[in-house]
Amino acid sequence: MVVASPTPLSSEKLRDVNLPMVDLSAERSEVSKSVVKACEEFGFFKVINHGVPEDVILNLEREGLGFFALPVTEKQRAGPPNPFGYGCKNIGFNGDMGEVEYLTLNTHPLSIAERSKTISTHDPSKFSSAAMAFIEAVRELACELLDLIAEGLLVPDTAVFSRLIRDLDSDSVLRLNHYPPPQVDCKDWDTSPSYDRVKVGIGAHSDPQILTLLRSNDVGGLQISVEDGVWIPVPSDPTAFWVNVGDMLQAMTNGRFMSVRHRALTNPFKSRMSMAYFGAPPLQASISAPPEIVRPNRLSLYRPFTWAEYKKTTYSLRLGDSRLQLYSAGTDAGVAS
Ligand SMILES: C=C1C[C@]23C[C@@]1(O)CC[C@H]2[C@@]12CC[C@H](O)[C@@](C)(C(=O)O1)[C@H]2[C@@H]3C(=O)O
Ligand SMILES: O=C(O)CCC(=O)C(=O)O
Ligand SMILES: [Fe+2]
Repeated sequence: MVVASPTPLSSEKLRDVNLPMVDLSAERSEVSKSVVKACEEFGFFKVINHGVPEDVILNLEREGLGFFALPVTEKQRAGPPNPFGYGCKNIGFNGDMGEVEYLTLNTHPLSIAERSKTISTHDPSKFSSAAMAFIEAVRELACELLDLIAEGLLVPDTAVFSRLIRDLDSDSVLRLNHYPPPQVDCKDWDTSPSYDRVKVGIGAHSDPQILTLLRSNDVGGLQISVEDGVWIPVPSDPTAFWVNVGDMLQAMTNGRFMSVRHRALTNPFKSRMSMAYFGAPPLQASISAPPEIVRPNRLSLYRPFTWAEYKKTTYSLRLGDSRLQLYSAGTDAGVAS
């Protein structure tokens, strides 16, 4: 069903779709088939019975909410985002803006420990241990999903994808996003319809890494798009993780999976916080599809490249720009400088 958009983004349509759900407690070969199907059809799915302990999630949520509740001047000690650290409204380096404040962290334990000193001056170890426990548990989940994907794609080396994010030099990222409800002038409370108070938190984009695992509190706002101009709202479920195919997994499956475009809107009344783990390869890792995926009768869609090259291109572009097409076979683009 397509309905007129009740958001301020008026030329767009909203569509209610049952998004794929994967139950990790089901039989393994069934799970791997359903993960592959979801990645092919949507590049997006929900995981339940994921095995990440609830207390690990709630501890980081509490630390995150505590940080975002601090006075601005204290939060700014953890910024500006270079690209790691605290940021507010400015996203990236090329003029993108949104109604969001965030903490972006490299997941390496030393980096978390250093950054935590600027996030919590009175007890940095509390923040760093909550962040590390979350990172370790969610990385395990991401590895499990990547192994299931390799199995479902009949790739004999089933660790071919997960090895990249298990690597100690993996360039993975943890990000906490906080979307406060937009401030409405008291005099406008009675007259401004609530949909006027829905703002774009993070605009349309795909995630550049391999796989993103995202958990949010019980407030909706995430939307995905599999068709231009049509947005599918993602219902909130704080007990689940939502999983996105990133650009690197699109490249490593030779375009069989699509990295999904998505965005986050603010809620008119309630504050939303999401916690996302972006599983990425080491900087020097070479990105190409395993030969079993590039079947003999299909050509490679992308030329081989390193994650470092791709990341440099990503940061030279705007949030919503398509980047992977610059790496199509037969082009020597991605040469952003
Ligand atoms: C505008 C930008 C912000 C971003 C880097 C970029 O140049 C384009 C991709 C953006 C993104 C989207 C997913 C993640 O939130 C993120 C941390 C990432 O790796 O790529 C952000 C980048 C960012 O905010 O630093
Ligand atoms: O907060 C969300 O639901 C989406 C966040 C997101 O897309 C991102 O941080 O890349
Ligand atoms: Fe994203």
